Amino acid sequence: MELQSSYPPPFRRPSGPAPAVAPDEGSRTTNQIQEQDPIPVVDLQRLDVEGERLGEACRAWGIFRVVNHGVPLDLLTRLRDRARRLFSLPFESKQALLVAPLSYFWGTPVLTPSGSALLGGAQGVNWVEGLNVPLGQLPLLGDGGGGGGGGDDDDEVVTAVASLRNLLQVYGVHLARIAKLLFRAMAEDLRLDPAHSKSYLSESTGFVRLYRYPHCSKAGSDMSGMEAHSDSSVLSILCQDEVGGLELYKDEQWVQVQPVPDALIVNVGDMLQAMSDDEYISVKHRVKVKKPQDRTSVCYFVFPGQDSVIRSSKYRPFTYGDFQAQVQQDVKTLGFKVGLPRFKLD
Ligand SMILES: O=C(O)CCC(=O)C(=O)O
Ligand SMILES: [Fe+2]
Repeated sequence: MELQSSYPPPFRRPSGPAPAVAPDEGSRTTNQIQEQDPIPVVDLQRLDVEGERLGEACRAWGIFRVVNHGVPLDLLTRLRDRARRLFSLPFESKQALLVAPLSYFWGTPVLTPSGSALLGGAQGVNWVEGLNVPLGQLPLLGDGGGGGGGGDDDDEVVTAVASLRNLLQVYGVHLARIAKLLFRAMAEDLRLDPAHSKSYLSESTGFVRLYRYPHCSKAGSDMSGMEAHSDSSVLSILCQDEVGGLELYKDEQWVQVQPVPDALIVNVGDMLQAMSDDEYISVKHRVKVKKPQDRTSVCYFVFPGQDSVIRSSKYRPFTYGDFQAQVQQDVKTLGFKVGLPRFKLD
């Protein structure tokens, strides 16, 4: 398969020889990475005694690594491999076949509720393509995949979707379990009223985004794979490959999040920041494309229940639906998300 034909047209390399790829790029060892990286680590099997550590990580960083999470390493590896395989299929087949309940997008991660890409105008094209998968709708993806079949490439898309669906079914159950465990410990740390907080995390809202960040062949390039943003979720949980590129903003500088093979990255989203009365930080982060390889990541997002009203002393009461509608309107009219400040009390 000629990889170039799998990229959205603006991401394709002008014809000519492929640039040389340094063989050891992105292959530092886990130990070296862990020594260099200041991101807090939370052990999921010790949450009962690490609750305080978890709270500290959410207050000071808004992001942490989770280890001993119980997701087999092999599942993480296979999931990224399948995502890679799907993205390497021809662009036109992906566009034609990755249809509802899936949505295929590129150039922006912002989608309308119906799944079409929402390009705001003020921001340029993000060097990314993705697939949005609502986990609750996985059973609708029969063995026929996300669309009808035609030629060989189409059959390959259908097969790739079916095998992804099977992995995502298992992965989704693991991630819902992890989100629930973490949220329970966070709600305790924040002393949230259980009568309110029980609807603050609804597993049925979970969805997964698969991303490919195509490498950029221009030497010394520094493309924006994803603009700086905070997530609108309660929690987001990321599984990334070994290429790297995720950065978070802390103390007025960008900090690189090094890839660690068997750890997941969790970040606090806007909903949790509001629930916590701004004690926890919905961390600003972005993705940079600097390496000569494509990067693949799989991100899980989970939200409050549809009718759950978030109550806090800093914001007027709102539902996630209110928040999402405001974000969509701001992206359309201003070109960017304003987010929580829209709901802040004076
Ligand atoms: O791909 C990544 O590392 C991050 C993705 C992300 O920040 C998002 O989808 O909100
Ligand atoms: Fe994000």
